[in-house]
Amino acid sequence: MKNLEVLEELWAVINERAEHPSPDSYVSSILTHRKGIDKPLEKVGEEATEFILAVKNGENDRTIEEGADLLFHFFLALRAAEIDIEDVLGELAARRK
Ligand SMILES: N=c1c2ncn([C@@H]3O[C@H](COP(=O)(O)OP(=O)(O)OP(=O)(O)O)[C@@H](O)[C@H]3O)c2ncn1[C@@H]1O[C@H](COP(=O)(O)O)[C@@H](O)[C@H]1O
Repeated sequence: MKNLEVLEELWAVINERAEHPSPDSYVSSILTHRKGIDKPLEKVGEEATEFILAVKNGENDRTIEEGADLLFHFFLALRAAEIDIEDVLGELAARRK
């Protein structure tokens, strides 16, 4: 998969923004939101719903966009929950048959 490094870069930038919040950053705005962990969790819920609707409606371009939104906000929620993506990947690796 040639674009897998995008996920690695995204995780790195999310951690960078978490450690050094910036006023113009969307990532920082979510991670420092007054609702706390509820904000990224709310976004995961919204994006999951949008993804499901796009799939059910057979809208391929929208499914790709919503899939990207979902993955991105899932990463934000993991960071907000102080879970390392490495541990999630480790869990998947341990499930290999
Ligand atoms: N991958 C993304 C990405 N995907 C989506 N978004 C933003 O996510 C936001 C939410 O999308 P919605 O469709 O829910 O829009 P909305 O209803 O206006 O959002 P809300 O007001 O409900 O939060 C939009 O503003 C998008 O711009 C992203 N923002 C940032 N990134 C990555 O994160 C990096 C750091 O971004 P900054 O923190 O902004 O510098 C970027 O370089 C990108 O790689």
